[in-house]
Amino acid sequence: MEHLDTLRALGLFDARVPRYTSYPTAPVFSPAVGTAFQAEALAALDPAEPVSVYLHIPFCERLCWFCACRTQGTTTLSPVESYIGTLEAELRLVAQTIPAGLRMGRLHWGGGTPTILPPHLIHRLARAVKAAIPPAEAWEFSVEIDPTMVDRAKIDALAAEGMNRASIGIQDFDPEVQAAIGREQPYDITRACVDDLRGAGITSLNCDLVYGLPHQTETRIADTVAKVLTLNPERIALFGYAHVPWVAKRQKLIDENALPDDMARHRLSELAAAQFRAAGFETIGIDHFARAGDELALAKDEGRLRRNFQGYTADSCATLIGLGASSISRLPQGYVQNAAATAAYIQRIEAGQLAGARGHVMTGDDLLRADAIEMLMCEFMIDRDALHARHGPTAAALDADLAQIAARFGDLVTLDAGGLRLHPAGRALTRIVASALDAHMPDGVRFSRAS
Ligand SMILES: C=Cc1c2[nH]c(c1C)Cc1[nH]c(c(CCC(=O)O)c1C)Cc1[nH]c(c(C)c1CCC(=O)O)Cc1[nH]c(c(C)c1C=C)C2
Ligand SMILES: C[C@H]1O[C@@H](n2cnc3c(N)ncnc32)[C@H](O)[C@@H]1O
Ligand code: MET
Ligand code: SF4
Repeated sequence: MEHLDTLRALGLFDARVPRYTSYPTAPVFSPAVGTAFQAEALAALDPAEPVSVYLHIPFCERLCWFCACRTQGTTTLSPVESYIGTLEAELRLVAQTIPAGLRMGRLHWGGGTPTILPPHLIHRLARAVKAAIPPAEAWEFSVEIDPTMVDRAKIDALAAEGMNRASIGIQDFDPEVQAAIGREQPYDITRACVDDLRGAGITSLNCDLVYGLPHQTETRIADTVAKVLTLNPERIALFGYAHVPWVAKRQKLIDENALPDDMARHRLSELAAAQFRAAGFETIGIDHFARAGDELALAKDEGRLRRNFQGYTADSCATLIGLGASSISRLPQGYVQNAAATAAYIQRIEAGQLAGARGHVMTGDDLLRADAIEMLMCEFMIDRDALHARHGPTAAALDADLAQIAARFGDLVTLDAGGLRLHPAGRALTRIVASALDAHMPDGVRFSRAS
C-alpha cells in the first residue's frame, strides 16, 4: 500500500499521457506535412531494405461501445467493396512512387475488422498489395480477426495468401462485462475460430484483452484469463481500458458508474499479469506477454524488441508504409498520416493524389528522443552508449532530462554513466517517465490515463 502511495504521488492514477506507439505522437502531427512529403520520402526509400506495410480496414459489422479504434459500422458490403477499390488505386499510386525493386518484409491488416471481407475481396486485396510491393522471400503476414465475424472460408483465403500470424479480439469473456461494452462473444465461437486458425497453419496467435472494463471483477478477469489460457495463444496484449468519450463518441454508451476505481483497476492488471506469468508467459514491455520461444520473447531477450503503432513487435523493418484511411507511415525522414475520415481519404485518392494529410518531419533532436523513448518502452532503460553511438555528441542533449527524471522518480530509477534504468517497482510509471523526455507534449490534448 505504501508503495502504491509512492506511485500515486508520482501520477500513476492522475497522469494523462500518450501511449508512445510513436514519437512524436500522432496528436502533434501538423497539417503542413502531407502529400508532397509523402511522395518525396517514398521515392527516396532504399530498394535494398524491405519495408513493412500496414493496411487499415475501417469497417465493423458491430460497433463495440468500449472501442477507440478508427472504424465505422456497416450492415452491407457495398461500402467495403468500394473501399477495396480505393485501396487498389492507392496501391497503384504508391507503386508509381516507390523505387523499383522495393520488397515487402511484413504485411499487417488491421482495423476495424479485416475479416469483414469475404474471400473474393481478401484475394483481390492481397493480390493488389503484392502487385504494388512484392513480398520478400521470408515475409510475414498478420491479420486482426474478430472471432464472431470470420469463418473457415475467410481463414483459408487469408492463409492461401500467406497469413502466418493472427490476432484475435477477446477483451473479456464474462457475459455481464460483454453486455456492458456492447460486445457479445461466446467462448465456443472463439474456440472454433482458434481451431480454424490452427488448422490453417497459424503458429503465432495473439489475444487482445482489456482490463478496467465496466463490471469487471477480480473473479471475472481471473476466469477470463483461465479461458484464454485454454486457447493456448503464443502472445497476449493486455490493454488498460482507455475511456475517452470525447474522442470515441460511442463510449458514451458505457456506464461510468460501473467502471472499476483506480485501485480496483490496478489490481485487475496485476492479477491478470501474475496469472500469465504463472502460466509461463514472459512480460513484454508495458502491456504484452509472450511464451518463451515465441519471436517476441526472443526479440526481447536479444534486445531487438521494437514498438510501433500496433504495440510491440519483432519487426526489424525501419520503414512502415501505412495504407487506407487514418493509417500512419513511418518513413526515414518522418511520419505522415493519411486522411483520417474514410470519406476524406477516398476523395483524395479519387483525385489521383496520395492521401497524406498530417505528419511530422523528424529533426535530429526528434530522432534522439524517439530512440530513447522506444528503448524505455521496450527495455525499461536508456542506454547512453547506444545513444551516443547512434546520434553522436547530440545525445548529450538528454543529460539534463535524465538528471531531472532521476531526481523526480527517486529510488524507482538508477542513473549512472551507462544510462537510466527504471526498476520493476516503477514500471507502472513507464509512460509517465517517457513523457518527461517528450519535447512535444501537446497542451490541450486529453490523453487516456497512464495506468
Ligand atoms: C486498432 C486500433 C488502434 C489502436 N491504436 C491505434 C490504432 C489504429 C493507433 C492510434 N491510436 C491513437 C492514434 C492517434 C491518432 C488518431 O488517429 O486518433 C493512433 C495512430 C489515439 C488513441 N487511441 C486510443 C486513445 C485513447 C487515443 C487517444 C490518445 C491517447 O490516449 O493516446 C485508445 C486505443 N486505441 C487502441 C488501443 C490499444 C488503445 C488503448 C489502449 C488501438
Ligand atoms: C485492437 C485492440 O485495441 C484494444 N482497444 C480498442 N479500444 C480500446 C480502448 N478504448 N481501451 C483499451 N483498449 C482498446 C482492443 O483490445 C482491441 O482488440
Ligand atoms: N475488430 C476485431 C475484434 O474486435 C479486431 C480487434 S479490434 C481492432 O475482434
Ligand atoms: S473492438 Fe474490433 S469489432 Fe469492436 S468496434 Fe472495435 S474494431 Fe470493431
